[in-house]
Amino acid sequence: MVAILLGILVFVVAIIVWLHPNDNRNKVPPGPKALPLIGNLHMLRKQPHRTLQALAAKYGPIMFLKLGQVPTVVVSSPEAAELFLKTHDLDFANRPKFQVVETFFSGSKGIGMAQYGWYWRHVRKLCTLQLLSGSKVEMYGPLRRKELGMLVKSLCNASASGEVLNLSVMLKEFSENITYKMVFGRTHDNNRFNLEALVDLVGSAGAFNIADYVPILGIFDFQDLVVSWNYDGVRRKGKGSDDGGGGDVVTRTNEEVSSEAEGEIDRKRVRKKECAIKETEMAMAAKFGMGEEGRTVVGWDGNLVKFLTVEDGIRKKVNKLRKPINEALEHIIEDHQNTNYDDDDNSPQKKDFVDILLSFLDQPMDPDEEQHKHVLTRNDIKAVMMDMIGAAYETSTSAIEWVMSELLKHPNVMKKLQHEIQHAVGGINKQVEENEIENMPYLDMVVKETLRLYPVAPLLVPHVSRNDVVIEGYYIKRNTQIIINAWAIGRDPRVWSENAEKFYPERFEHDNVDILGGDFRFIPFGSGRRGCPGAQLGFATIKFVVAQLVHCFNWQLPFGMSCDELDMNETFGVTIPRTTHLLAIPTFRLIAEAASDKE
Ligand code: HEM
Repeated sequence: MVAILLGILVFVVAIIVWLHPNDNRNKVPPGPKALPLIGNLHMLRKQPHRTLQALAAKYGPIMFLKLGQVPTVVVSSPEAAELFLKTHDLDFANRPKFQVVETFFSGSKGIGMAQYGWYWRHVRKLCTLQLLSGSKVEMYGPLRRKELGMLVKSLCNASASGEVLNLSVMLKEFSENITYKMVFGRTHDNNRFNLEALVDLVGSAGAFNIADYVPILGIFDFQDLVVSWNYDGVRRKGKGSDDGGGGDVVTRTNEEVSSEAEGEIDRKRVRKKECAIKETEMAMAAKFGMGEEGRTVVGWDGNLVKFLTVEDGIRKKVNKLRKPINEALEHIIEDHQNTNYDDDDNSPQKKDFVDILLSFLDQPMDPDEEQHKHVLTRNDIKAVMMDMIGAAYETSTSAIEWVMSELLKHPNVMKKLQHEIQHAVGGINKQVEENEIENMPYLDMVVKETLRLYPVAPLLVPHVSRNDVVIEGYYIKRNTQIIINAWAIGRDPRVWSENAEKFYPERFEHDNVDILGGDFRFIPFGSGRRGCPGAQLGFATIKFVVAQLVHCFNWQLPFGMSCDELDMNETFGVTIPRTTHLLAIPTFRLIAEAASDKE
């Protein structure tokens, strides 16, 4: 009898719990209150990685936000990152379906933004084994050596006349050349191919697009809102832009740079004026709806939307770019199919990424797989080419720029590094060889310390949950976007002690932390299934370039600027480059003949 009564009691309690769930199904992670329609978007401001760090201090390392209509969980501690990227890796292995990617690729092909599944697994495997494996990284060694030799040569020429160099621009060009050559076997300035459009698209694909977060606004096809996130009066743009970030000025004398600085002030004034006009337009648009014809303006929060012009909305822009990009990629593929590389002695390495991918064209992606008989198509190859350019293009430049900035700010670290390299290379009568890098532990620490403070992708690339998951008692619904704040994790004083904000490479002296995703205190390349497959290549390139620049030259800041005066502000985007370009004066320090070593 007692047993029956107990049974009934348990049954009744179970029914009550089921009807009134005070359980995990309702317990979302803590977070700030969301506004209708825009949710918490207005809180992100210009530096979302910093804002999210501050919010996490209040709400905890697993925090819930609503970005527009998109439920989002922000992860800000190593322990939490491990839960999402290791323990429940498979549950969070999807990517968001961004409008640009969907529009351009008509359904996410390639790797970076592809949905988790059979297709992604096989394309990723193909790239990891055939393009980015250790042996392939080695195979592209001569290319890195040659391009770096050319950079050293041009720096050397400039240093002879004591010029102030725009190191940011030079590094960008170097990185562009090396990436294009590795992927396509040619440089971007080969005008048979319209690659500028490709770079433009890659920029749009990475930009914040309001339509992804508030779909109803998508019908207006606004230009990317990252314009406002990035807007700070000295916004950087790509090559040849007129906003002070142009790629046309490579080397300048002190005088030229001073007059340019004046020009910059003028440009800032003009920009301020333009912004004021646009803010008026916004206010009018907020009141009356649409602005003048062909130009839409919108505004609901002064912080989030500084200005928004729509000469070409993202969708329109992508549609316009689709044809020239497709033509450029087709040209490249045809050119590869028609080239007999045995006759081409100028080729630094016989095979670039396109050659390798073409050798798998029309073959089953997995011959052992009975169920899926997908063969590698031309479209697949084009998507991978774009992925590789997009992923490799800005990442290394930004990292090298930050290492050089920190070294200029800390001359004692620069000296110590020069000393180590000189010892490993055996003097100052020759340039660094890539195989000597393994004997440079301090270089390793310097690069790690820089990536800790400036992870190139501060919020990684968003993940999306594939299932309903309960983590730490919080219920996370399927299709929730997951943002990992790698920037906040790298600066967490609980992990890195009170001097977490300080550049101090020696912290790694007795702590050989795995930078490639095995240690969640430090994840500049992400971790797990969606972690960066180019990490080894990226890390090797950064170290080689930094070693060469530091070994071949002494560096100083221009105009008698002190180390403390060097601007170290970052601009938020998919990557976090310096807000202002890095200017410096190099002095060649090797015995003269070594300059021509790598011609
Ligand atoms: C300093 C250099 C680099 C850094 C810091 C970096 C960082 C990252 C990060 C943070 C992610 C996202 C990880 C995640 O979502 O959890 C990523 C993904 C990716 N990276 Fe890199 N990366 C670098 C260089 C490269 C290079 C050189 C390549 C290839 C040539 C590359 C190819 C990729 C690809 C294809 C993905 C997407 C992976 C996927 O979604 O499955 N990366 N990278």
